Amino acid sequence: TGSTRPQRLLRAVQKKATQGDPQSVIATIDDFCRHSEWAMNVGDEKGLILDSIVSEVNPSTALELGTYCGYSTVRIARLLPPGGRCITLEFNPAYAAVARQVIAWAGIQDKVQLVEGPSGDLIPQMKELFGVQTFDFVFLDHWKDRYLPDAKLLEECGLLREGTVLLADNVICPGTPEYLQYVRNSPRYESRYFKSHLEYTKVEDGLEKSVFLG
Ligand SMILES: CCCNc1ncnc2c1ncn2[C@@H]1O[C@H](/C=C/CNC(=O)c2cc(-c3ccc(F)cc3)cc(O)c2O)[C@H](C)[C@H]1O
Ligand SMILES: [Mg+2]
Repeated sequence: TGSTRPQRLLRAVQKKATQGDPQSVIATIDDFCRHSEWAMNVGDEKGLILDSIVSEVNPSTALELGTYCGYSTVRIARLLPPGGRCITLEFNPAYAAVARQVIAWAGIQDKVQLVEGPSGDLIPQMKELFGVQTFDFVFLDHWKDRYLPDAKLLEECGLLREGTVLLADNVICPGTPEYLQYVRNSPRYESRYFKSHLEYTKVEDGLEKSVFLG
């Protein structure tokens, strides 16, 4: 029973990154993925776009769908204002366990609530479980065929407000055609594509920023 890639990524963080320094955790993961083992983190190029949009929104309450190893959780949480928090959902316990340790190593665990379970079950419980009124920012990076149903579920649960920003990874590669068609054609969203590349490669990918209009 060998180690998994997420476990090897965590070992690299604990070996090479400075504890309590989110930037060094991010840099260590990017170096690991570029030079040792590719992993499906949003990465450094798309990560800069993520950073700029998170900084612009300056969210008090952010939601992330699909924690995986916690790379984008660290990117988002390190930019939150005082009192801001990021709720991140991960249904695979092994990935959640790795992500908790990555987030702790970065020293930003007080800004993060990692919840284990499927988004479809957890989103309807956000208000009662976490006292969430509405989200200011949502990062979609889980199974690509779940972006659309979960965006609709967030609407139905009253968790979006006028101005909430949805940011979706991988709208080109692997692609999320139904989600894209919806946010680009719905009168309830103002949508814009940020062209970039698939993490650590030259393959085209991009992020779609969609503002909920209420
Ligand atoms: C019903 C469950 C839904 N609810 C859920 N609720 C909670 N957690 C959920 C849910 N659905 C999934 N998750 C978790 O989120 C993570 C899943 C992440 C998925 N990401 C990709 O598939 C991807 C692929 C490539 C890629 C590109 C090119 C290639 F050649 C290969 C790969 C690149 C990328 O940037 C990518 O993000 C994690 C693994 C998984 O346990
Ligand atoms: Mg992704």
